[in-house]
Amino acid sequence: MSNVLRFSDVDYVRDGRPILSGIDWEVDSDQRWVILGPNGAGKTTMLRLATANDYPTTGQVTVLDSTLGKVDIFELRNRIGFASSATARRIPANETVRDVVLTAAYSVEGRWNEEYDSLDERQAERILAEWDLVDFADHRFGTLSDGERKRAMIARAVMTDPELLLLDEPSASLDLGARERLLQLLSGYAQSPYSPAMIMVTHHVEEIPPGFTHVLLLRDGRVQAAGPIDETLTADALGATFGMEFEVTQRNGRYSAVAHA
Ligand SMILES: Nc1ncnc2c1ncn2[C@@H]1O[C@H](COP(=O)(O)OP(=O)(O)OP(=O)(O)O)[C@@H](O)[C@H]1O
Repeated sequence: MSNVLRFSDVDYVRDGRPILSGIDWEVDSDQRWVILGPNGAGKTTMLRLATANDYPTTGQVTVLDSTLGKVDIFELRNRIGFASSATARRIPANETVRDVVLTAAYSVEGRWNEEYDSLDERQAERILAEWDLVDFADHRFGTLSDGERKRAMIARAVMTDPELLLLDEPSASLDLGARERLLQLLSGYAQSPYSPAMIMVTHHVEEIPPGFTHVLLLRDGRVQAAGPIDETLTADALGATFGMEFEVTQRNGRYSAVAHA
């Protein structure tokens, strides 16, 4: 077990407005974190810092032993997998799903004349199977359903065997069946000892895959609570985060929260 991410007293300010304030947070290689919080709480901003796509205004972010601002971020980004609706928008619509995954080996979007070795090709086929995409491998990215597209983007994010995998709302906008199928895949992946540290942003406790170990609750850019999920995801903590009272239940590793009657 080793540390893969550390936020030390991080502030992020834009247009004079504090977006994140006094964030202290550590993620170890065997942990799978969920970040929960209301709209505008700063969840995506946390991921932008953790993926070296932005810098803190003050404080330090250390990713995979590299302190942002002091390292070659291109080399660092190759060791981080990231899937979000923003990364999906950069994929050309006419790219095949196989190439969406394969081109991650060269950190490019859209296949040109790169030569991929058979190791990369075998890795892409294995990952397509792992994320239930074999039947779609020759389909164009632009023709996929939301659920297929989300799986393709996660498959692309894991193609390079990242040491840290970040997912921004992977099950947003999916129908019930597609959501449950994705949660099964994410749950299996989270529970494998060979998987990297994971951080997933979500809006709904129902979308936390079993196997996720920790939760960070964010409100108005501040950590409301953070720690092991079974101790931290309580009705009181959720209530303080969202400003209303909840009843929280847990069954077979799945959580659910409804407003107090
Ligand atoms: N570069 C920026 N300049 C100005 N404001 C910003 C910038 N980046 C983020 N913000 C603001 O910071 C706040 C937090 O944004 P962020 O996207 O991190 O929240 P979020 O918790 O992911 O929200 P949501 O759940 O709605 O996706 C928002 O009010 C947003 O408008």
